[in-house]
Amino acid sequence: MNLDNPLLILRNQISAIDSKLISLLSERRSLAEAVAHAKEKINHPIKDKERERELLASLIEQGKELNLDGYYVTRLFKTIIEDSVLTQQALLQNKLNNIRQSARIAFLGPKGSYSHIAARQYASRNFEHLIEYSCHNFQDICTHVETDQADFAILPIENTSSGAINEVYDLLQHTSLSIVGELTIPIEHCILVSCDTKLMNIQTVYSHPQPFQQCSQFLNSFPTWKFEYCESTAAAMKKISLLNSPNAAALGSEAGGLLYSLHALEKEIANQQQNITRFIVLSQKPIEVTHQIPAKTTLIMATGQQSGALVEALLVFREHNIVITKLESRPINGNPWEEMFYLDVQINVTDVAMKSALKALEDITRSQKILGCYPSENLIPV
Ligand SMILES: O=C(O)C(=O)C[C@]1(C(=O)O)C=C[C@@H](O)C=C1
Repeated sequence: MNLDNPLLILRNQISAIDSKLISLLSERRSLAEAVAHAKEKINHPIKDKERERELLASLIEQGKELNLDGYYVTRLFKTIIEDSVLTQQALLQNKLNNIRQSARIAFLGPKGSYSHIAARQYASRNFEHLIEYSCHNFQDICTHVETDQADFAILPIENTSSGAINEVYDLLQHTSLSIVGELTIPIEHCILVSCDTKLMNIQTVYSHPQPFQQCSQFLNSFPTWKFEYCESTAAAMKKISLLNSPNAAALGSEAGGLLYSLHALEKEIANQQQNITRFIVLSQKPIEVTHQIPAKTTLIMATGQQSGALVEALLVFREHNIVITKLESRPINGNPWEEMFYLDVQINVTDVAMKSALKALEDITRSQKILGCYPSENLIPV
């Protein structure tokens, strides 16, 4: 070590602290796993808001004495506790459903796509080994699982900036697969290029239609740019890498771009700062969700066309005290002007209230289908 270089000495000290933090976080995670086993035995819910509140209040106090502001402490520990809850949930769920050690996951686009990042994140929490199947389109992803070439399908379903992904909602009407999980991924779009260039030199930008929508405000300030649609952001990155031109750019994630030796010319260009995509995970068989963790059920229903039909159906959920977290509608193929409604409700499908609500709905809807019941990853922060 060069002891004359003060920057190097300080950096080495920081690295030593960071290593300690990493091993402490790993130790904390092991304890959380032990807590999950203990809670399983006494049938205690995984999430304990009271304990989280006490823990955060005490940590904020401790932080204050050490000159760490409350916002910083809260942000850090929310992430740590969220990881703890998700680790515990995955542990109980995998035990209940005999989930395999290794899984074949089908996702959209070549390596580096946001779907690829989502597949890796889901696998890291649930399996030891991941076998990746990159697919060309959403239908191809479902077919892989329907025909047993893959165990799980990862599909983006909605984005905080551009809304619902209609093609995926339409696929859900016809697939035999069940939703078994969900996860959210922050989307951080960049202008990616392969060589030394400037924004003013760009002529054509390649990407999937979704990122174009999500970055429309930034893109509108370059009226001369041409836009070319690709199957995925990763397909766009691959293209830019092959073209190796100062006049072409891709719209996608910095992490994905690195896999294609691209660098970010401009970062954080999405219309909304909080640009998050929610993905759903599907498999051939539905799963059972333990009552110790928060569950979500997704269902579709077609109501009659008489006035008030939808309101009547929604009232059933209110009467049963069931929270609806999402309501979407899509046209029914072959029945012009008729709509299929998609609902996410915050309840386990095996809950008595849900069973009773479904029974009541049978009498007032034309059709209904449960798409799946799964652990909810959208944890309500304390
Ligand atoms: O103390 C517990 O009950 C835990 O499960 C641990 C823990 C944590 O990580 O601190 C995680 C989840 C609970 O909501 C509260 C706290």
